[in-house]
Amino acid sequence: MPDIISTDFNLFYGDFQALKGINMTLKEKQLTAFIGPSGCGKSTFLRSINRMNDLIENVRVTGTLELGDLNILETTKLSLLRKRVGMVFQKPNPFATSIYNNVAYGPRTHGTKQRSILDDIVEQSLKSAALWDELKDNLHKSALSLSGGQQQRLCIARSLAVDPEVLLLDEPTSALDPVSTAKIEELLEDIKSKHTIVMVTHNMQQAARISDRVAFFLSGELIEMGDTYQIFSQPQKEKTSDYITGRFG
Ligand SMILES: Nc1ncnc2c1ncn2[C@@H]1O[C@H](COP(=O)(O)OP(=O)(O)OP(=O)(O)O)[C@@H](O)[C@H]1O
Repeated sequence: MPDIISTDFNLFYGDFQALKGINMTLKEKQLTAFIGPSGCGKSTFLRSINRMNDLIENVRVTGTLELGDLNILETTKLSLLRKRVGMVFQKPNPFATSIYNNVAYGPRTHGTKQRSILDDIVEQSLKSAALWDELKDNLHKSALSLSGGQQQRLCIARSLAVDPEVLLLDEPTSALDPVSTAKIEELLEDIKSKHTIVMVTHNMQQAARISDRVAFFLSGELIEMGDTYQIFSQPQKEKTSDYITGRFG
């Protein structure tokens, strides 16, 4: 599975430069946490990795972003890109249909029609998202009847159903209670050996608990990136140290 490599990546919203010369390697099958104060560009960079910023007007990018031989910024095959790079948002956003249909949606879109194959994918995806035991007898219930935490795990299952190489998560637990948060952290630990995971979080303890690597952003720049233990115990830059010790942000 290839790493994601960003080279001299800049992003502008109109005249405003939100990301400045980002050089970064996101290693395969690792969980990288993006941290930094509000407005520093974490979500903007995350969204660049599967071209979600295309939906916003007046966005301009320069530099390169690559996933192996896939040129993320130039590819015209967005549906293939988003099959390889899935995304989960802050607020759970299940479709207003059954649990089963939510998970089967991606594989169906990519051409899987056979019921037995879909059944298998739904079961495996719900198991990966630690939902199977809870939901296996109610697969045809509306996804909207689930709790917030279950809905978010369902959204993760929906992303996993197309077996993405990369999973992007934008503050996936910030709308959830501590028990649901712990369940999501546990499931991310379980799946990270199979996927490259990139997660924006405001929760320093969460980054320390589950990430392998941490990238610290400030005012659109990548200030420092390293192994999680190193970033939290021996940051190389004063700005990183100020941030993680709570002196600003
Ligand atoms: N659609 C947009 N149009 C113009 N400016 C934007 C847009 N989206 C974000 N920005 C600006 O780009 C900068 C980076 O925003 P971004 O949301 O990436 O930051 P963030 O670090 O993820 O913040 P937060 O932690 O609050 O979500 C901010 O100054 C923000 O105001």
